[in-house]
Amino acid sequence: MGLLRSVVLAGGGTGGHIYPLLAFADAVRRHFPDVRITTLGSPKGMENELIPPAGYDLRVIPAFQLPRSVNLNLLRTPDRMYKSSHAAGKILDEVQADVVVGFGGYVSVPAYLAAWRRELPIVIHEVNVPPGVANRMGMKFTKNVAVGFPNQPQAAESLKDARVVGVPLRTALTHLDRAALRPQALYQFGLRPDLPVLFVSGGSSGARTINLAVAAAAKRLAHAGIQVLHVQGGRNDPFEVPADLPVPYVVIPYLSDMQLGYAAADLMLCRGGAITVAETTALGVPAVYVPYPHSNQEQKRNALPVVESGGGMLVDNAELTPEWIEQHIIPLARDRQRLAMMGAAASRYGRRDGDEALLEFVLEAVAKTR
Ligand SMILES: CC(=O)N[C@H]1[C@@H](OP(=O)(O)OP(=O)(O)OC[C@H]2O[C@@H](n3ccc(=O)[nH]c3=O)[C@H](O)[C@@H]2O)O[C@H](CO)[C@@H](O)[C@@H]1O
Repeated sequence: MGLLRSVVLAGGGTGGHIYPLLAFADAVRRHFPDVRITTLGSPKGMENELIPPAGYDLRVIPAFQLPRSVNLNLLRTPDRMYKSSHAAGKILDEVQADVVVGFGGYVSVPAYLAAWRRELPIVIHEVNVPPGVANRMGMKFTKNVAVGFPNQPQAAESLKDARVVGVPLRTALTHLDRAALRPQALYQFGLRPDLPVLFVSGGSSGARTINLAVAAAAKRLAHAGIQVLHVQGGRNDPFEVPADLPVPYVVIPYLSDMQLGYAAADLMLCRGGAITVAETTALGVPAVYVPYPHSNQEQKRNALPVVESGGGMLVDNAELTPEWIEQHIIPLARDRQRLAMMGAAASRYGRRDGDEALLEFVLEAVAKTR
């Protein structure tokens, strides 16, 4: 492809920024195997655990903290921001970048700034409402903004002209046939094929409230014949589960092969992180969403359209108790017909082609600047 020789992808912090970046990198590699792909990350983010094993070049640039609001004066202060954007710029020059694609997270800001100084095209991919601080800063430098969900352009003024492309998802997920993989997934986790499986995940960092509430409901779930596959989350404290349960309750610290979890699941209990919502809906997994309460209603906004279209349920963090689980999750997990209807509704909302649609948008942005 003549237009594109080298792309730089910036994004970091939690899985929510990194997995879409990786899925997009895979799409670039699939279509343009000769294009150089470089990723920019921060020293302590999960990118250090997730990007190198995926086989991509990760360059780490000095970290700095952004304020919670967008403040352009920050970009003029010649201290840590200057150091970070100088480091980003050196990498852009070294790899002769044609375009910078940013997925959010603090590390994106110096990349946007360095690209703007070099008059390189910048593309921003945003999945949240309101958009994250880093991407809002990036929007000062480019109009090439893509979003993950159809409700975003109406929900935020800064996204009103954005292109809806969906969320790039890992190919292990976009190619997933849940029913076909289910026997292998159940076998691998030591789960029984004759009982429903509740798949619990609090997002890439885990969710303490969810972990403790489900663990406290372990006996009630087991006695109702519901198996639990519980992913603790990368940066969360361990919790206790009774040892003598009559049906399996499997705890996993972190699941790299999420396709196995989704294949095993009859029902999911999760936070409302944007990528999680993109995945449950793309795969038609019925879910009970427990939005993270301290993120500006962002996660509630992610889950609400799915719930309104019949693809899931919503419960406040403070209401998720063992009693609530007994009253609402146990009957739902045993109701195959209702689960099937919810799963079908979820998949009508979801899409699997976000990686391809974002690539098309990036190619248009590059072509426009030539
Ligand atoms: C508390 C917080 O601020 N969370 C934000 C963060 O969530 P977080 O980083 O948790 O991101 P998401 O819930 O959107 O996505 C989690 C990703 O991690 C993967 N995964 C998770 C657990 C596991 O064991 N293995 C695994 O691979 C999931 O498959 C998914 O791809 O980024 C999202 C996207 O910007 C935001 O919408 C969330 O509000």
